Amino acid sequence: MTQRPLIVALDFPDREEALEFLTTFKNKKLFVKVGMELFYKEGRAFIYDLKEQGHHIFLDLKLHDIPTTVKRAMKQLASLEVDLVNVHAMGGVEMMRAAKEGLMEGTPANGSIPTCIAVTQLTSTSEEVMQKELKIAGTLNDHVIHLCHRVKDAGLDGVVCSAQEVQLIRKHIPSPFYTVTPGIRRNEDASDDQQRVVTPQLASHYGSDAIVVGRGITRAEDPLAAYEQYEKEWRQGI
Ligand SMILES: O=c1ccn([C@@H]2O[C@H](COP(=O)(O)O)[C@@H](O)[C@H]2O)c(=O)[nH]1
Repeated sequence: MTQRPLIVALDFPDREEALEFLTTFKNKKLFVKVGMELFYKEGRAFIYDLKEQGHHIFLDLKLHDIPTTVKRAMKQLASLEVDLVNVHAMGGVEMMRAAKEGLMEGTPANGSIPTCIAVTQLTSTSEEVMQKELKIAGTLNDHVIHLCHRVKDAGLDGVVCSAQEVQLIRKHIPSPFYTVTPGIRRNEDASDDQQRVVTPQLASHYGSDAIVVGRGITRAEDPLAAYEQYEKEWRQGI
């Protein structure tokens, strides 16, 4: 994966809006994230559009199903040759191993296998919701660390987590282990539906390998200026 990218979440309803947004960046090559909303509407063709423009791509579909289905789905996604894909760690070790197998089988002979990471606990989940609603016992940190061990057992490359958990992960999980962290907000930003938010500077200080920023950039009046500000704060750290 490229060094410490700021990944822009292209959370748009269709290709036209996403491409219009990207024109703001002129010919800058970004690391972009395509999630369910855009992929379910535009499918593989849009990934080819982005590749043609030279962007790095995180295909954020968070697969979570029985191992055979995940393996077959990953095999299909592998042929897209994106940079980064993911599953839910809660699918279990067998499912995560199957994801990796599917990627290996589906990657063309001269291609490189995408980095594959697993979502631990969504950044929109608070510890209270995790314990009371989802009935997961223990602290949120314990749960995230437990899942990180399972991700490592499965041979995946790292996790999606909140930057709040990165220092703890570094303490418990041997490197290399990517930590890709959404839920990034500057102090002046609204949290929206995110619960475990961290500023770009702190994410950098805690040691995140990548930050994911959506609305802070996509809904800014001047997305390029917002991107540059996030990028500056992320690069400077503390
Ligand atoms: O735990 C997770 C996993 C994925 N996401 C995704 O990241 C972006 C964040 O967007 P913001 O607008 O910056 O909140 C979004 O696409 C989510 O699907 C996440 O937030 N948390």
